[in-house]
Amino acid sequence: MRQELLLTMGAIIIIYQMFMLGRTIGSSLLLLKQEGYYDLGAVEKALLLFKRGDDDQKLGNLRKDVQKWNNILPKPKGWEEFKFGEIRAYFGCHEYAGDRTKPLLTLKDWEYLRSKYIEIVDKHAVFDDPVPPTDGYSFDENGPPPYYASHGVRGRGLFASRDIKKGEIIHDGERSDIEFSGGETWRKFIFSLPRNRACDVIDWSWTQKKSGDGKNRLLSAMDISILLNGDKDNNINVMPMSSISNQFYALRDIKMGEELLTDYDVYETVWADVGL
Ligand SMILES: C[S@@+](CC[C@H](N)C(=O)[O-])C[C@H]1O[C@@H](n2cnc3c(N)ncnc32)[C@H](O)[C@@H]1O
Repeated sequence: MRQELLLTMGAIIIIYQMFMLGRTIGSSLLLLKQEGYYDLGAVEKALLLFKRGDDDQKLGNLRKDVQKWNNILPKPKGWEEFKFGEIRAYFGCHEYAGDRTKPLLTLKDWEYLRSKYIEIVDKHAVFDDPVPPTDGYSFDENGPPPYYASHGVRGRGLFASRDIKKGEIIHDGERSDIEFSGGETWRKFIFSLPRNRACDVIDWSWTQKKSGDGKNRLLSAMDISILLNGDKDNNINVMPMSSISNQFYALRDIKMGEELLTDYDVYETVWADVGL
């Protein structure tokens, strides 16, 4: 009788422990999903799941760990008012920008960036282009634009995937650029990202008018088209049709494998116009 009672109690304890473990794993998995488990390896994820409990404080620790492992910096005091230069300095992007060995973004990286854009910037944004961001976007009926992303002397950049004729349109930002309603949303987005991605988007943002007398817009892109490097004079081989256009054409014949280079000064970047 006593033995049966002990067995029953043992079984109840085991079931209870399994229930608690299930809850812990469930809530931790949910939190990992919310926080973006992005860069975490399987071992880190497993460690996070099993080292933590399920009360608020422990979940708070889990959140900190995920942010640390994801390299998401804590928001500094007064971040809501930070200007462009202050944000760039806070993330230490100068050093990152100078690294010409930065890896190309994987499909998972682009998907993470896009999911954060939907979460923070525009809940109705849809990224359903059949062309993957690692190839660009649907440029025309043949698929992606005539370039691919790779590394060159300027670091990550775009290279002609075939011979291109002078005058050909090679990129249409109307099909791939994304817009931020203003500096406030952009700031929230940047501060939600891991450091490297934050520095990427800081480097990948610009302001531009879309009509002659229009206001300056805050733009970026979330596919390889954003890797177009800038240069000067004779090196420039692609240009926008005008300072208010997002369509780029070839200034001269370009050979397959040549890096595509534009003149960044075509668009006047005025961060103050967009609240930065
Ligand atoms: C739109 S991004 C171009 C893609 C960039 N190379 C990357 O890896 O993310 C603009 C940034 O690229 C870098 N860049 C652009 N043109 C460059 C050049 N000619 N030489 C070195 N870096 C360049 C600068 O850091 C610039 O802020």
